[in-house]
Amino acid sequence: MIELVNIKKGFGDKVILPEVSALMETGKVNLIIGASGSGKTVMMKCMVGLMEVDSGKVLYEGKDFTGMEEKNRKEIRREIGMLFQGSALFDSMTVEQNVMFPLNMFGSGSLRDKKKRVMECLERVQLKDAAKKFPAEISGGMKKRVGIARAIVLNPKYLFCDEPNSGLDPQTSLLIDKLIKDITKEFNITTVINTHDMNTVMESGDHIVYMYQGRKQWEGSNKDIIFSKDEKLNDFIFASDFLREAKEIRQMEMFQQKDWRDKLKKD
Ligand SMILES: Nc1ncnc2c1ncn2[C@@H]1O[C@H](COP(=O)(O)OP(=O)(O)OP(=O)(O)O)[C@@H](O)[C@H]1O
Repeated sequence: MIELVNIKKGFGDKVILPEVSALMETGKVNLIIGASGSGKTVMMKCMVGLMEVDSGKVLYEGKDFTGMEEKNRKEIRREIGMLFQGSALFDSMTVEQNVMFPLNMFGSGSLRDKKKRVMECLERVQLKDAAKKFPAEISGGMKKRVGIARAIVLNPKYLFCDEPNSGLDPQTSLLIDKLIKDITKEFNITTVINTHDMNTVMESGDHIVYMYQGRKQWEGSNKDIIFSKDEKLNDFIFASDFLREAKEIRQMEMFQQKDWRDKLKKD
């Protein structure tokens, strides 16, 4: 679990995050969504320590990451896997060498053990056959899968994904979402995704934080979104007539389910 407690961040006179508190839950796909410039990336960078907060705390399992000495931070960083926008693979390395990279940086064990672990991860993302290929020889979706294999090779407790679907077609995007969701559940990872992709929101959003102008405007699950009355959130998610109609249909379907009917009556 990662907890953000009243974090503030600005650059010069410009305040980007006036004060944000949020919880990223264990074993769940936690999404940070919001319009361009709403502060999603800054928030994520503050969480992993790529940016320092001006005030407030980021707690990993209750431990204050923001106030920690560098050597203790390193221990937490070792438990973090990152999937970067555009995959960020090393072009001069094969798929296998790319996935091996974090193991060589941080891992111990023999070369044989490391290779075995790399192959396990490539198998998990169904890319064992591409181990000897170079990034230039594989598709964008495959590159993302290599990025995922590299992000999980050290068995992370936390997985951060920055726009994992950027540049992918809708079908490949869904496959990547499913893979991230499955891995999150399988290894009980606290996954945090920064996304604009509405498919990801509706399919994978166990827990969603909607940012509006640097503030947390709304928080809930993909199911809660269907019945949310928050105007800003609705304008953002259901931006077209088509999506508004799809929402109404889903509302009616969910209303047929007794547990949702009871919950709505309570609200
Ligand atoms: N290093 C920086 N120095 C100054 N301003 C910055 C810096 N990084 C981000 N900002 C500003 O912070 C604001 C929020 O940026 P951020 O990248 O977090 O938005 P975002 O919600 O991730 O947008 P997008 O969806 O387009 O990636 C923007 O106004 C941006 O210009």
